[in-house]
Amino acid sequence: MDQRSLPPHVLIFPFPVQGHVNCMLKLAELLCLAGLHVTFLNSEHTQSRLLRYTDVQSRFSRFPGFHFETISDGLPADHPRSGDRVTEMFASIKAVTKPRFREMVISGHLSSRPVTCIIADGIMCFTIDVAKELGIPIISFRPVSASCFWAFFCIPKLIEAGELPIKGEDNMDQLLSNVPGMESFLRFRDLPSFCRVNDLTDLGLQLVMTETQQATRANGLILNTFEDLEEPTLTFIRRHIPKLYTIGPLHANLKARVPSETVSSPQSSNSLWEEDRTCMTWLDVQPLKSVVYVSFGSMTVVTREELIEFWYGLVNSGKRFLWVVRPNSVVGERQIPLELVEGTKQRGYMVGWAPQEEVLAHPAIGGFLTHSGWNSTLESIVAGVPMICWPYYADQQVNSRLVGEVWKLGMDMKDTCDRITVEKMVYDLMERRRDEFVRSANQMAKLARRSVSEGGSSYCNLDSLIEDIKLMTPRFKLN
Ligand SMILES: O=c1ccn([C@@H]2O[C@H](COP(=O)(O)OP(=O)(O)O[C@H]3O[C@H](CO)[C@@H](O)[C@H](O)[C@H]3O)[C@@H](O)[C@H]2O)c(=O)[nH]1
Ligand SMILES: C[C@H]1CC[C@@H]2C(C(=O)O)=CO[C@@H](O)[C@@H]21
Repeated sequence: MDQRSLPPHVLIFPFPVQGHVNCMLKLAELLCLAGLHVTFLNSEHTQSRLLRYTDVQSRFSRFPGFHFETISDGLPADHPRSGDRVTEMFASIKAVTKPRFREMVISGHLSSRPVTCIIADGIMCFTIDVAKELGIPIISFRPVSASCFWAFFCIPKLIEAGELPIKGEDNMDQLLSNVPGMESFLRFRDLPSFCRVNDLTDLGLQLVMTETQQATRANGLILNTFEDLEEPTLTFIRRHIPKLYTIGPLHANLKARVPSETVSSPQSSNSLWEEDRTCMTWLDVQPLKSVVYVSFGSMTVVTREELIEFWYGLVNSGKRFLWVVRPNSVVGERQIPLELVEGTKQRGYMVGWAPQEEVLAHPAIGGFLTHSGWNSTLESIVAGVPMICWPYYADQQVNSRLVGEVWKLGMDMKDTCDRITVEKMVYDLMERRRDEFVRSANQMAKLARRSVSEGGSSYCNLDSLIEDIKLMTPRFKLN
């Protein structure tokens, strides 16, 4: 059959962790709704968990042009793939996934028809080399905030100006001068965690710096954000990458476009852990806006000491709380004091994994104690839920500063989690400063929803992305 008469065929390839897979699956669904054919390339590990815990297979079966393919991430099945071990993921992806990806694309074994465009995670730029080698157009997708992307992009400038490496603990609260547009609020403390190293040859720092610079080599860049949220920073990025598609919040963009007759069931998810839905029944009987939702995402690891400090803070605040403690996310040994167990029986509920989007939209939720992962931040924004931010690593340090200082959607608890601070911040969020946070959260939620409704910036930018993909014609060099 003449390939030109078929819809475009997009290969989507996320970095194999929950936060990246989740939003790139939303993008896949949006492209399928527009009639495009999509091959979604997951790591074998991700795919087996997705199939075990979600309805993803049946959800996508309504799109005959959609297929999953798998590739090894090079790690043993029992590797935790958590934030504290992420450099091991970088190393194995480079050693194993990178050559296999090239081989897969070159051999044409990826699918029954040629790929006309690749959308690959911007933290795996070997995909750009392969695309260029074969003459296939490629668009980078970076699932972090524009502000974090820009901070990463400015790392060479920070090094050149002597602002990196950071000159000791005493400097952490000083403002930086070399991330244009952020001079008035970005402190050394707020730089992505990869910048907190003395050695500029550090693997993590080098990786995020070089991968980010490479985005300029792709045919465009997709960011899961919206214009009203990060406009000043987007203007700076566009000077280097004019083809910048801001199409977020993707989960809201998808919800706005899914035809009402095919609305997926509430049980639909892209979760790599089993969702414990009993928390929804618990939420149903809690008073309006009374519950603090606590979750640190899919990669955070906390020590037993930190866990106990958070726990005391929550129990002593006297507020109700729903807390996600992911399996294997706590390290170390320490007895849990009985008073915490008792306090939880009275006002708390704990689960291993929750249907988060649904939880945040529940009327009983009044606040979110979060690690400031970008998906969680966007989900909270759309739901109009104010936040307390305790960033763990990577982009989260930047996001939490924006939430606390720029958007005024909550408070940044960065670098501390003692029980007194936790208790005070929960009290401030839920009582003392409630009105001011709810006001700004409602305003931002309105802007987010407007951006994905017909005529809104993210709605229109997604249409432009689809049109641009339709116009892309590969100049196949090998296959
Ligand atoms: O009990 C839970 C906890 C989380 N989630 C979902 O899991 C995702 C978590 O994503 P995110 O908030 O971005 O956090 P991480 O899992 O930590 O994501 C990684 O990827 C993100 C980019 O996609 C980065 O911003 C983060 O720093 C990085 O750690 C969100 O969609 C949540 O709704 C659930 O469904 N149930
Ligand atoms: C796996 C982590 C290292 C870098 C990735 C990232 C990014 O900048 O793209 C942010 O947070 C993490 O999810 C990723």
